Amino acid sequence: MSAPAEIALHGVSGSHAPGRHAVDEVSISIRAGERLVVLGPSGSGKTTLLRLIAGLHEPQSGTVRIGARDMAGVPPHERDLAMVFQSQSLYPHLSVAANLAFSLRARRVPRAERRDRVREAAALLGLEDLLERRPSQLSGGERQRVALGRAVARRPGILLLDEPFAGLDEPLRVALRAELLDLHRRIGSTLVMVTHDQAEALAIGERLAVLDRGRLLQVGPPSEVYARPGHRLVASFLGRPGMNLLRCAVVQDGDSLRIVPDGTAPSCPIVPPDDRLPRPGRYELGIRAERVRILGPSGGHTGIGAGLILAPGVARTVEYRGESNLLAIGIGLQTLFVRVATDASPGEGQAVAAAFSLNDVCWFDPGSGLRVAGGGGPDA
Ligand SMILES: Nc1ncnc2c1ncn2[C@@H]1O[C@H](COP(=O)(O)OP(=O)(O)OP(=O)(O)O)[C@@H](O)[C@H]1O
Repeated sequence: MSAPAEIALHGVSGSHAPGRHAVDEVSISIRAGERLVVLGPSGSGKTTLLRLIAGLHEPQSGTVRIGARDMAGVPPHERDLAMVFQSQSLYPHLSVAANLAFSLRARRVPRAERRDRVREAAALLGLEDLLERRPSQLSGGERQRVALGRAVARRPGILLLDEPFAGLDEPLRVALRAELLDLHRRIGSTLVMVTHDQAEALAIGERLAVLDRGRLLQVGPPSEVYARPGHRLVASFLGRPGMNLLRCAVVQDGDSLRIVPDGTAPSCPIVPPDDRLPRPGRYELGIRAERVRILGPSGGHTGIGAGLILAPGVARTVEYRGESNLLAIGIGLQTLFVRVATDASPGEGQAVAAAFSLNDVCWFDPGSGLRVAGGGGPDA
């Protein structure tokens, strides 16, 4: 196995058509042996980013470095990486063993070493009993394993995976996700993976990189990106449902501040300085659905502590989700999604009060979309 390599992108832009960057000034350092998952809406530039790293696409500007080497002008086959594409097809006329050996043969790896590497990749991916079969005699999951095995047989320092489990059903994806983690532990390559599947991203990524329209909005450990999104687009993209974003005002009231979601009564006064609060002004208040409590019919909630925001509203819809109910609470003209236990759920049309702690709130600037406070304080 080659040693895992560090990947460093500095101000990298890539275009498919003049006047529009599919990847726009992206800078990121991926540590040797790290698992980085790239997430973002469709068309945000995820595949283009992988292709720029692989050398299948030349950057318009910026530099791609692998290890100590600048990759400008270095063709893909000299980059010590292997890429597994979305729904990758195998060579249908070749056996699994020949598919695993194909790129080694093309690289003129000697026959004895080829045999060793195929055996090793087959063992890593549990393909030993399938080596003589043709792709048409494999299940979808087995085919994906062969595609991964083919990449692993190359013993690359870097593995680039673009939706490697696309098109497979949920139980199989979950099983392959665990296998991929195990495989990574054993081979140690730097792994960069693109996926649409958030559960997969949260489970596999040591860090997530979130793209939107070619721009890199945030990079960080999954728990941090989830709890402290740096941008409103990250907040609403990540999570099912995405983070609630309520338009609101923070207003001065004597010596204290009050939070007033549009269309509701002001919250309890909060005495500054409190670094959980931004300065008076207009904001989008971000709160996760599972961080909101329902207090029953609105009104009369005395004794609620400072730092708790209370928003009276009406349960518009109640969606049964198996492990919980998802309520859509109408707050003025806005909607707040709230996750509640099925046995503690109000019915549709019932007046309720939604309560949440200032500790769980992120504040976004409505103009720039950036998080300016909350979620543990402003970004450094
Ligand atoms: N070969 C191409 N020619 C022209 N435009 C392209 C080409 N490939 C991609 N694009 C455009 O570049 C942008 C980024 O595409 P890319 O495939 O990198 O996005 P993505 O995030 O991987 O999308 P998806 O999740 O849908 O696969 C999109 O606007 C896409 O339409």
